[in-house]
Amino acid sequence: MNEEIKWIRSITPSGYRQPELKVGIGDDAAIFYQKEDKDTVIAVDTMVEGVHFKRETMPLHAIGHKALAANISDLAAMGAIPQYYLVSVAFPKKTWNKEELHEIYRGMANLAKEFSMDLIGGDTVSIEKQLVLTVTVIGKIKQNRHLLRSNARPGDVVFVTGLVGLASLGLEMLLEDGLAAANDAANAQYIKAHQEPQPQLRAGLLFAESGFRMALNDISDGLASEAKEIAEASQVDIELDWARIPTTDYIQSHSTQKQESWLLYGGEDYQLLGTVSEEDWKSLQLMFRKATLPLYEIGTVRAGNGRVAMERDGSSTVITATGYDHL
Ligand SMILES: Nc1ncnc2c1ncn2[C@@H]1O[C@H](COP(=O)(O)OP(=O)(O)O)[C@@H](O)[C@H]1O
Ligand SMILES: Cc1ncc(C[n+]2csc(CCOP(=O)(O)OP(=O)(O)O)c2C)c(N)n1
Ligand SMILES: [Mg+2]
Ligand SMILES: [Mg+2]
Ligand SMILES: [Mg+2]
Repeated sequence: MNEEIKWIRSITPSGYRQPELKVGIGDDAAIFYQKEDKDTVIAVDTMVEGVHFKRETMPLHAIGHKALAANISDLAAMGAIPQYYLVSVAFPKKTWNKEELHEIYRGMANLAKEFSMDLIGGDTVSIEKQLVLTVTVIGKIKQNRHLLRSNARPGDVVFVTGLVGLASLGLEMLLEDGLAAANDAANAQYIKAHQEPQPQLRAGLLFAESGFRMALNDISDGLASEAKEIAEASQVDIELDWARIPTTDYIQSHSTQKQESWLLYGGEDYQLLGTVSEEDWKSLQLMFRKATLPLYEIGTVRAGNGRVAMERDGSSTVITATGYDHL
């Protein structure tokens, strides 16, 4: 048996969790059916060695965790329930070995178990230098409950589901000191935020269940650029209130410039950023309190044409800088 076939056998699950799955790994394609009242939701995301991770910034299992988490986060940002994932891996055998790849897959499998997801396919190719992982996720949502970036309206409250800036500070610590940065207990929450982000799926599902008109986006590239995506898609302006953006005391003890780089442009927090009408905001807060999930008001939607502004110390300035830009 050749090595590629052995490898595929070794990662083939012995059983599947999703009852709608008909054909998993092992044929030319996978097959599942979707119940009549559901829509299928699908997203893909790539992680590249040197761009999204380095050996010095991520333990192996965390590479897998984060690749899948970033994808689940996109489903959460639509309000969908994740079901399946497919993994395409470009493997440089000069610099990585199969046991390491297994460890990466274990990181994905652990997170998949948490969300009852099944690995149903993928692809394996060799590559010269960097390891590349491309994960596709598939999920479902009750028909017409999806939450789009284009749903924001003037007068809406802007909210975020958790603290921001932590992952970016964590990355800075890791780039400075390597994995040893984790040995300092004070660094732990920042490093964990960077290495093992938790997709805000419960929040996404609550948003979808509420039935409210709501704009939603997940924070991969940074608060400023995700807010801009909502503002442009909805053709409104978004005004963020600097003092209300939730983060840690430690981050707030730094210079404004540092804080801005972590909070606004850092990215990879995978919190959900959204907007909802003032009227529904009250009910939403109640729902989140009952579910013991955090939810923070951080700004207002105004009539406009796609700008993001920051209100600070009584004056408002338009944000022109953006977050992470691959091109
Ligand atoms: N190379 C590409 N080919 C086709 N569609 C793409 C490509 N890159 C991004 N997209 C699509 O563009 C949209 C916006 O992408 P993006 O803002 O990067 O989403 P996210 O930040 O949630 O990953 C998505 O619908 C995505 O699927
Ligand atoms: C070694 C290393 N350098 C820099 C970064 C920072 N970084 C890389 S990609 C990225 C943006 C988020 O990734 P992307 O693929 O753009 O997410 P998407 O918008 O597709 O969800 C950030 C902040 C990192 N994670 N690791
Ligand atoms: Mg990406
Ligand atoms: Mg996204
Ligand atoms: Mg993006």
